[in-house]
Amino acid sequence: MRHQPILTVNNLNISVSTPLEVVHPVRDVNFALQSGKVLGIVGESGSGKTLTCMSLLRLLPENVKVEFGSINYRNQNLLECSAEDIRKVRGNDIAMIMQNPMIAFNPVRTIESHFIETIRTHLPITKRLARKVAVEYLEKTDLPNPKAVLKQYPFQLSGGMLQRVMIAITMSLKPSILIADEPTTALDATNQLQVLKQLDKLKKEYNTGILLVTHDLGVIAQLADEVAVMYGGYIVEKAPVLKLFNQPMHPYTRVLLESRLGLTRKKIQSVSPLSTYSKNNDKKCPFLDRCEEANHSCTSYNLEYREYEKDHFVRCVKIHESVGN
Ligand SMILES: Nc1ncnc2c1ncn2[C@@H]1O[C@H](COP(=O)(O)OP(=O)(O)OP(=O)(O)O)[C@@H](O)[C@H]1O
Repeated sequence: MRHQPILTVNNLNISVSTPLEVVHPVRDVNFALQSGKVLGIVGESGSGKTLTCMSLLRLLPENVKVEFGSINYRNQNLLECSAEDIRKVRGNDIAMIMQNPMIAFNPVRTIESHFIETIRTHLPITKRLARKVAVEYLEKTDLPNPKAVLKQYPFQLSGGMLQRVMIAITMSLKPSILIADEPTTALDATNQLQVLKQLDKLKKEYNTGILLVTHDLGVIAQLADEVAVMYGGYIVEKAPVLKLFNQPMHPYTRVLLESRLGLTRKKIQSVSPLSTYSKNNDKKCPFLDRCEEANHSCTSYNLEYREYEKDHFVRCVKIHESVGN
């Protein structure tokens, strides 16, 4: 049975003002997230993943803005709610963890002080109880000796340990949604595994919906229920994880999967994403210049995002032509 999504993003378009021009690094992005499910977002560097995530909490830098679209969390459009309301949503309802946990910690304060302050900002409890909660949640991360960890400063912990502390703090708030932007990229294999286990726990124990941004298809295979593939600011394909791995439709997804499996020597050349966007305001396929399967129809049609099969969305004119829809 399909439940109501807790987060729905419709037709999200983001623009960036540079000294030379205005470019559009996120275009017509659509997805929905269910409680207790993981939606993975994959795509090469510069494809718009982080901007999409930052926009959900209205944390975009000054020169970046949402042009149009809607972001609905339960019944609230997050793009239209007041500054006070979005502050309440951050942390309480939607939490975020980033690739580099060091940035999130103040170097002159202990882990305990971070933990207690965060918990008490969101819950009306005493310091003593907050300390108890902190130990309880650190224990869940399987970090050795949680009481000693609480007394340490961020620089005394490894990046992996800090990421696990960050997730423990997040878990203690039991958010409905966690946005995890490259949470394992900077970690060694052992810490990666621990972080993935923690995220899985968060999803299963607290029914948290997780938006997981990663370059790593291995991480997607382990954790995601559904995957959105981004290229040039667009979601070019979205499908349940097994369907995407077994039956990739978009030429970019196929190259991505083949290169992961070492089945191809094809390299997708890197060009400046911003130059692609500025040339690409006419809704031409963003992958056209690199696509080995392109033909004349790819230049003569507008780019549409369509449901190819149930729950399997593709943005490729050729695919739609070949199945005749
Ligand atoms: N504040 C900004 N000013 C100018 N350009 C920006 C700004 N923020 C992002 N961009 C550009 O927008 C594009 C999309 O950026 P984004 O960070 O969302 O990509 P990404 O897919 O998350 O990449 P990565 O995997 O490297 O983090 C990139 O080309 C980036 O350089």
